[in-house]
Amino acid sequence: MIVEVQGLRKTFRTRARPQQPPMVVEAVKGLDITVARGEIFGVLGPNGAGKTTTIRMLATLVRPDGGSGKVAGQDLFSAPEKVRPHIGYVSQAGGVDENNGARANIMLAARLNGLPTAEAAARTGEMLEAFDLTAMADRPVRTLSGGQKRRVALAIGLVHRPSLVFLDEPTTGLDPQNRANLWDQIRTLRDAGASVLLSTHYLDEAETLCDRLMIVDHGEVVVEGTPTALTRATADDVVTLGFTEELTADDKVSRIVATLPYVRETRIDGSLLRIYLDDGERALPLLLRAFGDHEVAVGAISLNRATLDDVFLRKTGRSLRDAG
Ligand SMILES: Nc1ncnc2c1ncn2[C@@H]1O[C@H](COP(=O)(O)OP(=O)(O)OP(=O)(O)O)[C@@H](O)[C@H]1O
Repeated sequence: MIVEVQGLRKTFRTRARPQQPPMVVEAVKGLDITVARGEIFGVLGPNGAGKTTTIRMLATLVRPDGGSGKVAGQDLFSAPEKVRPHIGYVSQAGGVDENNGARANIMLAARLNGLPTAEAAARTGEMLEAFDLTAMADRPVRTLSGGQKRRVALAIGLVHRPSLVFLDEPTTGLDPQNRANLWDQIRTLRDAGASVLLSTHYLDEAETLCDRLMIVDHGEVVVEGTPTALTRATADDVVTLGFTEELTADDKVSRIVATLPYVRETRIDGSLLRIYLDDGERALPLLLRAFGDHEVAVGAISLNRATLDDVFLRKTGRSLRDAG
């Protein structure tokens, strides 16, 4: 395991200001987190869930209030300075000097990480090449596009060949093309032997990019596993039926659904009923027949594969799309 940490905790206390009492925010409430070597591990959660605080603690940038365990084979709590040479960290903001070029930025990061000048220059060249930045290596970073800036940030975080890279919401704000490019680069990194721990609030990013993930909410783990295992544990498919009236837990619709053996779980959302089941294509006609037999009219019908949003909804009662 490249990360093996238990009971990670952090509480922020803000000072009292005029008209404002001091506030205590329990940002991370005792997370256990393990990341295997060579995997892309995701921390998925809504805004304010504690993702950045968790990543910054694991990357030795914020001192935890409690916990135990190791990062990159070194004790995170008693010897964080020994963790540092093995890790790379790319923040949401990027940590890039916008008035300098990509080359100068990457070179500086290499030197700060202790690489001798000649090696730093060679690695900088390699990074510019790998991230397709050679043609714009000496232009001030502020003149680059959002996707290019993100690639510079990634190159800075990787120049010293860390065995573990932390990426805080690496694709936030990027267009679909640039996101896909960055995903490819993150996979390449993994395939070259590095481990990646990233935070995201994008469901599709967690689902397609991460080998394994944990969903966090209010500083706690909601659930953990591979994307497929997590959605399977909820259901393979979701049928959503629309009715003309608001539904309740003990009305005719709910009573009908309760008799159907292939329904795993249901959730009412106003006049919509979400039905979790396996093999939706086979179940859908049976479902409609059951309502027909009881003379209940069904309006809108949709059948979808279950997603991580369904997992989050089932565990928290909120949609990840709306939470935050
Ligand atoms: N320095 C700080 N002082 C006080 N409160 C803080 C501080 N940093 C974070 N918090 C609070 O801790 C909680 C978790 O914040 P954090 O940034 O870790 O969440 P996040 O999941 O990364 O959110 P986002 O997706 O918006 O970046 C939030 O309620 C936040 O307001």
